[in-house]
Amino acid sequence: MSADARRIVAQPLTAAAFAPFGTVIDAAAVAPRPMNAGMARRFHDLAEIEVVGEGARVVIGLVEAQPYRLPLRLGLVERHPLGAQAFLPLSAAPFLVVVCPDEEGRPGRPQAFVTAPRQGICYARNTWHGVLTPYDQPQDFVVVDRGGPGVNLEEHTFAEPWTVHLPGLD
Ligand SMILES: NC(=O)N[C@@H](O)C(=O)O
Ligand code: NI
Repeated sequence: MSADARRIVAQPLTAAAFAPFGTVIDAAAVAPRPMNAGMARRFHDLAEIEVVGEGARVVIGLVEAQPYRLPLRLGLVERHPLGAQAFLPLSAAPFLVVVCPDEEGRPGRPQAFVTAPRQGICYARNTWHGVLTPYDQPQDFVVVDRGGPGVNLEEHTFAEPWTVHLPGLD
């Protein structure tokens, strides 16, 4: 396959386009609910974290991620068979999200998205995805995923890498 055929151009992240792979976490998608006597408002139930297996727990962590150079060389994707995984950015910078359909246990052609400011994502359980990919600047995230016993990571290394580009940039 030619280099051009292995070129993926990221598209703006939308709930509909991401639906086969998980959920877009976006406060703009719901009407906020007042709470604490009106002193706060809650954007409720933005995503669910499915976890499976004996002793499975939902855990919250913090990530300090370094930026990747673009175009991204995508040589590996991974998935988590025992649980969903959500990343919520703690800054307004967009980040790159790469997912692949599953084709008989192997990842198919990657699809790439660029988040809108403060949008997060929740990969559905067992969804092929690239690792967390900020660009331009370091970015901190909240991560919510599965804790507990069992192997919750499957990796796939592509025989040939893909290159992931931002729209309009080479
Ligand atoms: N390993 C880890 O916590 N992060 C990856 O799963 C990822 O999707 O970035
Ligand atoms: Ni992951």
